[in-house]
Amino acid sequence: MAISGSPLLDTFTYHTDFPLTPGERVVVDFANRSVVAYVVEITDELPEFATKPVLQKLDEKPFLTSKDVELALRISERFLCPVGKIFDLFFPPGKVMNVKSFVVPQSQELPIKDIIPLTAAREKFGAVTIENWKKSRKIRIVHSYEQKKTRVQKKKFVRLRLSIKDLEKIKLTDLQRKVVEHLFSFDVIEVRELIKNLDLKSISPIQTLEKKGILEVFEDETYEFSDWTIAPIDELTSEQRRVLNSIVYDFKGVHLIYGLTGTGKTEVYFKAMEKVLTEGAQVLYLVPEVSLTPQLLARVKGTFPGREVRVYHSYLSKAKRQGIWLDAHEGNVDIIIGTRSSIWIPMRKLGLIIVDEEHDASFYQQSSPHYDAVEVAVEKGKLHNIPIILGSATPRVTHYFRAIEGEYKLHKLKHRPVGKLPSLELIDMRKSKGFYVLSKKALEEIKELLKDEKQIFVFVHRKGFSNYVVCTNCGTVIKCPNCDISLTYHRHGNILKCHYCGFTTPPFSNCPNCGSAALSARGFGTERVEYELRNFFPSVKIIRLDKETIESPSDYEKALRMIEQEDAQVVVGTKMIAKGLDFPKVGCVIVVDSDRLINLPRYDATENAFQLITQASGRSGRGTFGKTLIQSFNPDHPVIQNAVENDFERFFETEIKTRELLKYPPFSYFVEMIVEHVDEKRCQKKAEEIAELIGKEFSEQFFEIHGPVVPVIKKFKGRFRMKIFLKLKPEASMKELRELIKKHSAQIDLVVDGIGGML
Ligand SMILES: Nc1ncnc2c1ncn2[C@@H]1O[C@H](COP(=O)(O)OP(=O)(O)OP(=O)(O)O)[C@@H](O)[C@H]1O
Ligand SMILES: [Zn+2]
Repeated sequence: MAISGSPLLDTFTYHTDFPLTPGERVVVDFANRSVVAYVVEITDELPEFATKPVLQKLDEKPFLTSKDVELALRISERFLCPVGKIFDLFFPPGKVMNVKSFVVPQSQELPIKDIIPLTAAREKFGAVTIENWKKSRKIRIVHSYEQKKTRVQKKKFVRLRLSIKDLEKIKLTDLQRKVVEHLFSFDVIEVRELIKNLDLKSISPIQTLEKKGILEVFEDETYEFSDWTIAPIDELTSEQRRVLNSIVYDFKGVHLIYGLTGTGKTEVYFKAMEKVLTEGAQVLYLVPEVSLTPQLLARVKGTFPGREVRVYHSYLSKAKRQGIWLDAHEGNVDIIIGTRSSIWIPMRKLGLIIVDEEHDASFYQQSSPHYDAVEVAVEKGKLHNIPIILGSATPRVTHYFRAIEGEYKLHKLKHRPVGKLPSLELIDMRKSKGFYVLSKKALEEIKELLKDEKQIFVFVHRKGFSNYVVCTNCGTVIKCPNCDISLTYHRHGNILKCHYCGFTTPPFSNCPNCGSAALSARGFGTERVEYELRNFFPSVKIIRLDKETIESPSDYEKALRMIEQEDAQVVVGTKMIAKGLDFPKVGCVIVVDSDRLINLPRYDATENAFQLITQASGRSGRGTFGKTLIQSFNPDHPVIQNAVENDFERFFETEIKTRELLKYPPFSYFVEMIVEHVDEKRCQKKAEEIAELIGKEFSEQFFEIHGPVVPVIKKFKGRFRMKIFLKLKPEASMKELRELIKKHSAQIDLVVDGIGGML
């Protein structure tokens, strides 16, 4: 059995009187609690130790198959994850099932002989008696679950019923008029949102208007805002057709499409999907972030009218996710567009998995259980014998290496069907005196393009106004009390904020260390860039997209439609605007702070920097022609040079040599062990103990061990951190390592081949 939610690496043995199959969910007693567990393996052999019984089956028929079990085991071995936590991923969050509680008699003298429902027992003997029996251990309470389709929560929407002309004749109060006028600009809006937008004190003006028949309030569980559809293309270019043919000619295994930005990878996926869909199978289309779903959904709807398409991600309500999950499991959905977690949905008729922007670090889960969804997709493909298509303009170094080695099939797209690849220009910021946020050149470029009615994307790595506040007298940097991270100043709200834990505080007027008033805000983020742009271009429509301004997918969709309808001329944003988006009017992309990532102490820092610059720059020139300006304080750095030349292959050549020399993936398994404790000393001691154990017992199996070291972020959410780094030989046994650290598994976080994680 794998125990749900348990951080332990172990599985546990129980006995059963009723038949069970692998993958089934049951209830067992674990550490004196009734918990959910998953059947991993059935055996006739009796172990030498005493076992407890399985208490209950959970589901009438199992949701998981033996292939799912195998997948969970492989992934938990590959990434050193707790098995139970991996099994949990198969299911949507929240209770899919109804809980029922039962009384189990433990003693012969009781008037209860059989298991009976708790409610019935309470009625018959009284709640107090039951409680007493429980305390004296004469009975036990167990829980059973009943699968039930949860009622989907309905949202209330509102729309106008009368035309502007009709409304002119009707007398309205000021408040009512405000509501009506707001509704002119929306077809349909959620009631909740209308109230929020207008800052209404109650729902009553809406109700009055409804009574008068001026507007209509309706409920709908399936209403998606999105009536956004994007028309399909006429036909593939010859280059796209060539790639498509070579994929479907040998339609199995893993295919990697390395296609420069805007070369029409999406359209190739669509054609491959069509083939699978007409055969009656389902398609899973993974994207790294929710932000990419609205535009993609619009394209999928345009290309596959009549198909059942669903979007699955963590912003949906639990009830909604469960509904989609059950439908997908049953095979009632043709296409799922989803983020990382959707890789685990046990879709019954899965025929193809697409992983778009496969390089993206969001595919790696940064919290426990740590796993790489792309790797899960590849394993799933093997187990189900279905093809996997990975695509990116900047493939992961490891994946491109596998493709060159023949493990994956490599396909290349180099030409844009429409528009041109942007011309890239490097701006040496060391020479940009007096303009250290936006260079003079960038400002001039914006001015010119605005005249031509082009749009401009301004990419900034960080959000906020300034990055940190420092005392110029004693050098103290203002830090988060929980995280040992500098606080960022936000002009909006006039606060200092921790981007790791969300802690906020009003700005200090004096240095907490020396009391001096000489505090200075340094560095800059999106908010500052927006502020400067507004100063330079007061009458231009500027919008900002970052986690502060965009809180939900519908915010994001609204912003995207503003861009589409050219209600936004300049768009300032974080990585939200750097990837996947396709707008033909974008004439220039400015990468404001290209250096930010290069020098981070991570093995994949340069890879990350290259990807981000290339992806951001790729938003330009998708209609006719376009430019990209890359501002840099390190213009001679090879990564910046490669990015300016848009030369992934050259970048790969150098990067892979470095990796081989330093024994980083794909030439090793790179394991980070993170030990955390509220007490600094205990944290250090534990880390030393583990490092010593591995050094002694496992040394044959690794190239190098580093640490324990104090990481860049030495404290997070009030807990101290230490790290141990291990580079394992390709033939090293994860199983053995797992055995070795098993008894410490509740105290360490293990990250295998992690990308983009916390420093
Ligand atoms: N054969 C074609 N004929 C006409 N237009 C096409 C064709 N293929 C793609 N396009 C258009 O080219 C644009 C870019 O295509 P797409 O978004 O598929 O590129 P991509 O490779 O996925 O880009 P990125 O990696 O930057 O996300 C889209 O507007 C798409 O409609
Ligand atoms: Zn914090």
